[in-house]
Amino acid sequence: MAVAMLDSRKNNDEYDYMKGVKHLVDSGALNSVPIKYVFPQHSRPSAAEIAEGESIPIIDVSGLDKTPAERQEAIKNLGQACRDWGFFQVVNHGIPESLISSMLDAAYQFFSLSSEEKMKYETRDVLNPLRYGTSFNVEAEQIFNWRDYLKHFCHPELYTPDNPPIYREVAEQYFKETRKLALRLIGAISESLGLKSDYIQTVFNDCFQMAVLNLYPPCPEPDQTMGIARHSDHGVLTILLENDVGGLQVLHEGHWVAVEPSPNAFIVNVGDHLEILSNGRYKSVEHRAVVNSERTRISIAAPNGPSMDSLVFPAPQLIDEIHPPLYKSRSYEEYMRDQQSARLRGKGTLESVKIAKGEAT
Ligand SMILES: O=C(O)CCC(=O)C(=O)O
Ligand SMILES: [Fe+2]
Repeated sequence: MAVAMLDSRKNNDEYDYMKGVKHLVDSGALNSVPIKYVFPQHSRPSAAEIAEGESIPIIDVSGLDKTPAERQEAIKNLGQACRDWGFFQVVNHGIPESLISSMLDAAYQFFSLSSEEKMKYETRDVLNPLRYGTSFNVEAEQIFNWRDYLKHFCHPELYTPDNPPIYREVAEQYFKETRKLALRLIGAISESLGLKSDYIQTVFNDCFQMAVLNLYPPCPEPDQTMGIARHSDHGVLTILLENDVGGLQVLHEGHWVAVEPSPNAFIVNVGDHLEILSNGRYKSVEHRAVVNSERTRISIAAPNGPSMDSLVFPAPQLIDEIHPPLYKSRSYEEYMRDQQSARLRGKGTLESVKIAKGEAT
């Protein structure tokens, strides 16, 4: 393949962008971003938009398993972080560092397979339990995100690629541990809303869990594109792990806050279905990832949501005359299909289930 072709600013119909960004970067000396990835000016990252000196809260979750008073304190802190930020870092979570680094390694090994091997899992079915792809939804997008992904269901059933051979064993342990952590947090968050600790897990039929592995290769012109455009997550709570490269930004009070990588901490965020269940007390938060010219970034998101067949609506205990229901009920499966079938569009899917003022329910 001619290097000049890749350097071209022109749209190159001959190049198969579906193979992914890693394949593109590995194919030749790329010194500019192909136009396929050039975002419109208004949605490119800009250093001027970043809030200086702000950072997401850090929550020590070990308090959840200590004395009743310490548990109450940890629940209060969690509730505050959900309400004020919707994004926080979790420390003292008890998941071994060795498991975290094995998972990051296994993810990198997957993305390093040949594109033929990865393309075995390419599918246009957005709810397929195992799929590889690039950008977010290539059917709906004109401009691609600088990102390759592997998505697979984890609970109630684990689906994994055949290669690398180590992947299944590591993923099985890793997602079992992150699910335990998510359920502990979901229990505490239930309590912070004044609900019983098993309320959310029970109404969501034991919760569904999936894995989203993201790979962001180095990019010759990082300010022209985006690793993943602004969006909120569909589930209840996402447990996110990243390598030490950094790039995640969180929208807080109208400006973007950069999240500093913190080895062995998890980043946790409120998803759309916690906003719906809590009737808007806790809001899902838009976030995005920028890329850089030097190093490959990996992140591994574990969204935990309602089971696919759950019908989701605000908890009746959180509705009264002063707090009318703000969201229509919808099955999680339908919601996910809608969210995954469009291009990334901020909180657009959530907007579609909001009850307009005066609208009959
Ligand atoms: O790479 C990141 O830090 C964010 C990934 C993300 O937002 C997602 O997978 O939903
Ligand atoms: Fe996300």
